Amino acid sequence: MCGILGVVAHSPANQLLYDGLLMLQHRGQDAAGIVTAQGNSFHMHKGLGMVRDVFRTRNMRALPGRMGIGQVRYPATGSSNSPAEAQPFYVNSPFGIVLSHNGNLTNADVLNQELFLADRRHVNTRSDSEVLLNVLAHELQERTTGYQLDPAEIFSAVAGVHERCQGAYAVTAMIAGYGLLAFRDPYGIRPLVFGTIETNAGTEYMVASESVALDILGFRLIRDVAPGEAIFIDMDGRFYSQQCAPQSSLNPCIFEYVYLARPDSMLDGISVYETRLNMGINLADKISTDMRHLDIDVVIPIPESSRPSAMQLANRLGISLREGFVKNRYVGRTFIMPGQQLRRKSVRQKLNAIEMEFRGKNVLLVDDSIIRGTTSREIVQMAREAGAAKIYFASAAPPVRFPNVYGIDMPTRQELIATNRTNEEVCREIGADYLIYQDMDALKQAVAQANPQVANFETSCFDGYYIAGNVTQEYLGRIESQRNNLELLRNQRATQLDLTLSSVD
Ligand SMILES: O=P(O)(O)OC[C@H]1O[C@H](OP(=O)(O)OP(=O)(O)O)[C@H](O)[C@@H]1O
Ligand SMILES: NC(=O)CC[C@H](N)C(=O)O
Ligand SMILES: [Mg+2]
Repeated sequence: MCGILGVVAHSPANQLLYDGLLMLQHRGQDAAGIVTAQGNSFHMHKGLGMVRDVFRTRNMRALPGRMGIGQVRYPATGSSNSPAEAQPFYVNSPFGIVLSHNGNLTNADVLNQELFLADRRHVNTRSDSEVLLNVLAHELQERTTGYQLDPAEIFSAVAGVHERCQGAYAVTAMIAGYGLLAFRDPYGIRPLVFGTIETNAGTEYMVASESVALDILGFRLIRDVAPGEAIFIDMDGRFYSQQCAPQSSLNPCIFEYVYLARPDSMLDGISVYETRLNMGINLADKISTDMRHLDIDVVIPIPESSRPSAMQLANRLGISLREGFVKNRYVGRTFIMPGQQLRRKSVRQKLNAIEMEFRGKNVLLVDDSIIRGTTSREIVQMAREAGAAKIYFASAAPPVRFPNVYGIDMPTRQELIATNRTNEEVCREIGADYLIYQDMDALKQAVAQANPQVANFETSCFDGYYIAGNVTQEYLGRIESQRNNLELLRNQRATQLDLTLSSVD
C-alpha cells in the first residue's frame, strides 16, 4: 500500500499536499513526493524517507501552483525502495502527465514488453507504476486528436487502461495545462475517496487514499471513487466523472480494515474503527467457547493497530484491559519497514513491557494480525521476561498464508509464519501457551456489518483467491524469487554496513 493524494485549490496547494501526506504517512514510510502544476509547468520534489525528512522549506517554496498530487510510498511486490522508484512519475508525452499509484499491476512485465515493442515507450525503472503511467500516456495519445483535450477523451484513455492493466490500482494524476485525474481499478481493491471545501474563491477538491486526510484539512467527504470510475477536475475547478469499465464490482481489500488504514478513516462507506470493534466482539465470542478451560487475568493490546479490537474484546469478556506495552512514538510501523533485520530490531525499540502488568498473571495478548511473526515472537518473549505466568495470544484476523499481489508487501509464502504450519505450530513458533485466530467468516462479518451494502472483499492473503488478473503459480514463483534476491542483497548490505561501522569503532 501507499498513500496517494490530489488537490485542486484556489490558493497554493503545496501546504495542503504536505499536510495531507502527513495524514497518510502510516501507508508508506519509505519515500515521499509532491508535484504541483502552475500553468503548463510541473514542479516536482521527491526522495527517500518520511514526509518530514523529504521536504525542507526550500523544497516547499519550489512547489508553486494551486493544483498538485502526492504520494507516500511503501514498495510492494517486485519493486525496491530505490530513489528512482519514488513517486510521482513523470512522462513528457502526450501533454505532460504525472502519476501516483497505490496498488500493484500483476501483468506489469507483459505490459512492459508491449510498451517497448509495440508502443515504442521506454520504462526506466522496475516500478509497475511507471508502466501504468506509460499505458495511460499511450492510451491518451491514441485517443486524442490535436492539442485540445476534453474529459470524454480522458475517460476513454482510462477505459483503455482498464482494458490493458490487471491487478490493483488507485491513481491520482495530472495532465499539464488540463487538470487532475483520479481513478480506481474495476474491482475497487485499493481505496480512494474525494471531498470538497467551499472557499470565498469557490469549491476546492481533494482526492485521497483515506478520508482522514480530508477530515484534518477541513474537506467534507463526498464519496468514494467507484470501482472502474474516473473523476476529472479541470484547471477552472469544473468536476466531471464517468464509469470507464464495462464491468465493475466493489471488492475492497479486507486487510485495509484489519491493519492498513487509520481507524478514523471511512473507506467505501465503512468506518475502519467500527470494523475493528466488531472484530473484537467476534473474537471474544470465539474465545468464550474455545478458551473456556483457560483462566485469563488481563487482556493486553499490542500497540498500535490492535487497540480498538482489544478494548472491545476485553469488554465483551468482562476482563480488564491493561496497557502492558509502552510504544515509542518515534518508531514507525514495523510491518511496512524494508528488510527483516530492521523490522526485528524496530519491534524491540518500539515496544517495552511494564512489568507490573505481567508478573504472575495469565495474560491474553491481542494483535490485529500475525504476518511474519516478527512482532508476536518478540512480544511473547518480552511478556515472559516480565514474569507472565501464562501467555495466550489472540489475532483479530485469520492466519495470513498467501502472498498479496495487490500492493501489500508480502510476496513470499515462506516469509509468512502461518504458511505450512498448523495453528499449534505457529503457537509454538511464537513461544505462546495458546493461540487463537479469528475465523474468516467472522472477519468478513465484522467488516460487512459496518456497511451491509458491501458484501464482497479482496481476501487473498487469507484464502489464496485472487480476484483480479491472471495470478498464476508461475507469477507467484517469479515475484517470490525477485523478493528473495532483494532480501539477500539487503542482508549483504546490512552486514557490510555493520562491518564498516565496527571497523570505525
Ligand atoms: O507478524 P508481523 O510481521 O510482525 O506483522 C504484524 C504486526 O505488524 C503490524 O504492526 P506495526 O508495528 O506495523 O504497526 P502498528 O503500530 O500500526 O500496530 C501489525 O499491527 C502487527 O502488530
Ligand atoms: N504499495 C504500493 O501501493 C506500491 C505502489 C507501486 N506498485 C510501487 O511499488 O511503488
Ligand atoms: Mg502492530
